Amino acid sequence: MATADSNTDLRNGYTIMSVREALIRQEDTIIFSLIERAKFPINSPTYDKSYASSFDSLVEFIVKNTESIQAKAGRYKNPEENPFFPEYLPSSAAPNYPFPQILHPEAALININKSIWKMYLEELLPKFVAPGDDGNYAQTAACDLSLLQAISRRIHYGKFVAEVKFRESPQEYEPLIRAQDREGLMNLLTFERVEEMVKKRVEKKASVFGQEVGPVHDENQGKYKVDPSVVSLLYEKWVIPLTKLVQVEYLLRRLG
Ligand SMILES: C=C(O[C@@H]1C=C(C(=O)O)C=C[C@H]1O)C(=O)O
Repeated sequence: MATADSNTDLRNGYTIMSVREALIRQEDTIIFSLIERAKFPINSPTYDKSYASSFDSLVEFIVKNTESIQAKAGRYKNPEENPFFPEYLPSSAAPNYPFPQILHPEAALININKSIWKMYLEELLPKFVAPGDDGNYAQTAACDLSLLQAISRRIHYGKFVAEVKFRESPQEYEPLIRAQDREGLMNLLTFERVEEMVKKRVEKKASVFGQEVGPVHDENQGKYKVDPSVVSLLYEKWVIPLTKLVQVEYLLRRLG
């Protein structure tokens, strides 16, 4: 039988099933964004602070300014969105939309985009883009931003996952939160079987979405726009662990 709390979750559109479905749909966005970024080579001047004197680096310039425009248009009114440079944002000039507010206010503010930014530039990019320079730095930075936003949304979705898990079994979570027991919380919110399915599915999606398609025969069979094993590695090494880190950080603040 549904409890009052799970009815509330249903009304607001967040249940463990619905958050897992949202994570599955977000895989598509991440994989398409990886494919789009892989269209360009590394294009290192995009990230070089000495490339142009008028801004820090081209990628920072594009990200800060695009976020600023999107903030004004209301993007960050949605609690699922988290900016990379919150310190530079103007307030929204758009009318309010009644987004469901299910997150605990103390915990809703978690933002680990600085770590995501560093991981993306230092570890992930070199693993899936070709070496080289074709001069398309602004287009490259725009692709970086779309991909960074998709990865960030997925990782910060951990707040919603944590909230629905907490509401489903507060009696299990509360003692661990009171004891501020990170390890205990991490064990309780981990479902290894789900993680294995996620890793297998993203590898398969990357091989379906990113395969080269010939007009008649599949002469290019086995050639992919982004190596499917890199997508699985991205999830295993960063996306899943960082989503779980957000969940733990959220829960630690859940009773505050
Ligand atoms: C997101 C969840 O929490 C954890 C993190 C997962 C992930 O990031 O894909 C998967 C399973 C859990 O270990 C979940 O339970 O669905």
